Amino acid sequence: MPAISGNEYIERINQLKTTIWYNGEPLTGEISEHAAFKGAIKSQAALYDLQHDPELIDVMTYTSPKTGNKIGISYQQPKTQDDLIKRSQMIQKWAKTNHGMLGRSPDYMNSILMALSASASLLEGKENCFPENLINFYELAREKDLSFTHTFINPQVNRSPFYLEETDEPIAAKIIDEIDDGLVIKGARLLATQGGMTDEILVISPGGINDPDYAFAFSIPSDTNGLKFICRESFALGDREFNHPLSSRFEEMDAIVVFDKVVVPWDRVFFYKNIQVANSFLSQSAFRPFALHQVINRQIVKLEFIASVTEEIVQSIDISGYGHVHEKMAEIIIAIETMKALLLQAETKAAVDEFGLMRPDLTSLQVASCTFPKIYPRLIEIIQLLGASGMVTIPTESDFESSIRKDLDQYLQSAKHPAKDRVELFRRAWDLTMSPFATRQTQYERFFFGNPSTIASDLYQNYTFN
Ligand SMILES: Cc1cc2nc3c(=O)[nH]c(=O)nc-3n(C[C@H](O)[C@H](O)[C@H](O)COP(=O)(O)OP(=O)(O)OC[C@H]3O[C@@H](n4cnc5c(N)ncnc54)[C@H](O)[C@@H]3O)c2cc1C
Repeated sequence: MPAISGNEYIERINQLKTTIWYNGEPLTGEISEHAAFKGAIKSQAALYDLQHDPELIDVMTYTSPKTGNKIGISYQQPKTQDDLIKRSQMIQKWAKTNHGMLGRSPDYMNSILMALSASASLLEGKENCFPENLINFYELAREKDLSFTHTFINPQVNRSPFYLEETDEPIAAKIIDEIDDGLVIKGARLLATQGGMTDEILVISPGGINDPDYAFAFSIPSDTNGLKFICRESFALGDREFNHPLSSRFEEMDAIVVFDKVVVPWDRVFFYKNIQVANSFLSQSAFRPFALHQVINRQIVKLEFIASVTEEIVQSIDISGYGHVHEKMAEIIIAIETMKALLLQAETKAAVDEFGLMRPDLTSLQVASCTFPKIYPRLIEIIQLLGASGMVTIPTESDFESSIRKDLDQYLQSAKHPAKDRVELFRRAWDLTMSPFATRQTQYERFFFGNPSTIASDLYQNYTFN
């Protein structure tokens, strides 16, 4: 089938009988209508619709080597520099619709699956490894335009390097049996962003494994028997766009994933009970360069949004004459240009790798991924510092519809804006920096690709000094 539309995505997600727990109750009814999910699902559907925009068809899709259908470009295995540039254009096009706020837009996981399947030769001839399953599954996902959540991390029980789980009942998800139908998994994983609102969940060992029961990689449908997504409280505080301009549209859920004797069919198992493979597959595969390539593209779009909101505040209350404001704006510019330069370098230095992929330069992308988690909180702070009391002087749309409108119009106007426009701008800034949604965004950018210190160690240990 060709690349899906937004409606097809929504219908498919609604038809799944995924077990999702929210606020002490299992979700019933259509997930696309649930207050905690509907904003992000609608925004995600809009991404899929772009694949059908006649003017963007060559930006968003390419021709399937198998069926000749037009399919999503994030599934393409790039072989040339041109393919890589097209990949960037597509990622940024999608990210611009949500200002880079949908951290797990489908291109993230599509890129990861593309990269893992291109690296399937690493599994060739190894014990309990099924490279053909990975390749077949990638092709299935690519042709059906499947959406994914994923979970790579064990529950945060004890992070000491000497910890070994010794409970009778598993906490971290592990293999408890092998049966004719497949592997049996019991225990939990965290965290799955967009958990429950995707077709599939991809599960891979986090590395650092010394027990074969924890060594596995597979993908299963979100509504597989025994699989449960336990959601946090939603940070979408309302669905009026004026009041919650970002969270009403881009709040992605994060869920704990529980496997209660989940049977993973054999044809969905990519490897299992192979410690050497579990500890090396992700790092030796094309996973990191292509995951990070998607991430850095999205983060650049997010920085541009931050810059535009900040500059609007500066102009709105006319503070552009102050030297410290220039310094703060310069920090934002430096952040954008640094990330863009690193992306350009990654693409300019791209070379064909052992798997035949045109691989962007990993060091450039790693430097960007070490940089961004540090600069993002600082840029958020800059908006708070420049917005000052404006960040909390933010009446709701209902206030503007009430009899106090005259007061608001008089007292909340700014040098450049009538009151309602000014409040709309500051509500956007609040939802970007101070709302529960905003705080989660900051935590996301700090941690979603792993522990910052581990990422830095990795850069150091693999860097070639001249
Ligand atoms: C909003 C959000 C969304 C996420 N979405 C997903 C998702 O969709 N899928 C997914 O798989 N994961 C997801 N994650 C999880 C993310 O991958 C982890 O947060 C990250 O890997 C860090 O692991 P942790 O949270 O367990 O922190 P921990 O490892 O428990 O770290 C706690 C503290 O201890 C320190 N520490 C722990 N171990 C070490 C070490 N070995 N060396 C040095 N310091 C150490 C850390 O630096 C940190 O300060 C998400 C996280 C967040 C915050």
